[in-house]
Amino acid sequence: MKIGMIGFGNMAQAMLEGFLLKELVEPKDVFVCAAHYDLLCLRAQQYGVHACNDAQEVIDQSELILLAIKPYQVEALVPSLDFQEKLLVSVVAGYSFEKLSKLVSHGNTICIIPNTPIAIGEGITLVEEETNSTPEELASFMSLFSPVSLVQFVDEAHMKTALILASCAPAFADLMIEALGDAGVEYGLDRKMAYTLAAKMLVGTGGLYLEKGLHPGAMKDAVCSPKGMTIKGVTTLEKRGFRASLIEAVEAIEES
Ligand SMILES: NC(=O)C1=CN([C@@H]2O[C@H](COP(=O)(O)OP(=O)(O)OC[C@H]3O[C@@H](n4cnc5c(N)ncnc54)[C@H](OP(=O)(O)O)[C@@H]3O)[C@@H](O)[C@H]2O)C=CC1
Ligand SMILES: O=C(O)[C@@H]1CCC=N1
Repeated sequence: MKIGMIGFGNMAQAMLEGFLLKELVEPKDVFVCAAHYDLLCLRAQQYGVHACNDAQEVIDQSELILLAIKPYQVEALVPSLDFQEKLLVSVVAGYSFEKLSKLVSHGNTICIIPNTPIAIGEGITLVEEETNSTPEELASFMSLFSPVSLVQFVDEAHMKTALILASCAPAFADLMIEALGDAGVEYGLDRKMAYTLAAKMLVGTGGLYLEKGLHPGAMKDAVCSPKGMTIKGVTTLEKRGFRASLIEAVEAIEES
C-alpha cells in the first residue's frame, strides 16, 4: 500500500518507524511533506522515503493519507486539498470526525490518536468510533495499525480523556524514568544503567498488569514487605501527593 504523510514531525516519524520495523510498508511506497522542504529532504533521505513539495503531491502519489500537522495548521491547509476519494487518517488532537470531516473534500476520514511507542511496535491507537470510511478502508487502516499498536475504539465524548492516558502520559513516564535515573546517579549508579533499570521496571510492571490483570494496589502491596524498604518510599510518595499530582495533571489537560 502506498501511504502519504502530510507533516513529517515526531508523530509521523514514530508511525513510519513502526510500519518499517514490522515491514508493513516499503520506503519506496511512502510519500511525505512538511513545511520546511530542505529539512524534510534530509529526514526523508534517512528513511529512504520520497520527499514531496506539498500536501497535494502527497495525496496524488498515495492510497492512504496520514494527516500529522499541528492542530492550528489544519484550517489553513485541509480545505484547500482534493483527497480524490482516498482515505484520510488524521492524528490531529482536538479534531473530532465531526469537526474535521467538514473540511475534507472528496475523501473519507478516520480520526485516531496514536502514541510514540508505536515506533517500536508497542503503541496504542485510539480510534474515534464515528467515521464515514467503508469496511474496505477500515480493513486497510487496521492492517497498518494493529501490528504496531493496541487499537482501541472510543466514542467522541471520551477521546480526550483516553488520549491523555495513552498519548500524553508517555511524557509523565519519561519524567519518572529521568527522576529515578537522577536519584540512582546521586548514589553512584552509572546514568545509562540507571535509566535502563527505571525504563525496564516500567515496561515489566505494565506487562505484569496486562498479563495477570491484578489490581494495581495489590501489585503494589506485593512489593511492600512489612517494615521493609519499599513501604518507606511509598509512604513518602503519598505524603508528597504523588497520586494526587498525577490526577491533577490529567485534570489540567482535561480542562484546557
Ligand atoms: N507527539 C505526540 O506524541 C502526538 C501527537 N499527536 C498529534 O500529531 C500531530 C503532529 O504532532 P507532532 O508530530 O508532535 O508535531 P511536529 O511539530 O513534530 O510535526 C508537525 C509537522 O507538520 C509539518 N507542517 C507544518 N505545516 C505544514 C504544512 N502546511 N504542510 C505540510 N506539513 C506541515 C511540520 O513541518 P516542519 O518540520 O518543516 O516544520 C512538521 O513536520 C499534532 O496534531 C498532534 O496533536 C497525536 C498523538 C501523539
Ligand atoms: O501534546 C500534544 O498536544 C500532543 C497530543 C497528544 C500528545 N502530544
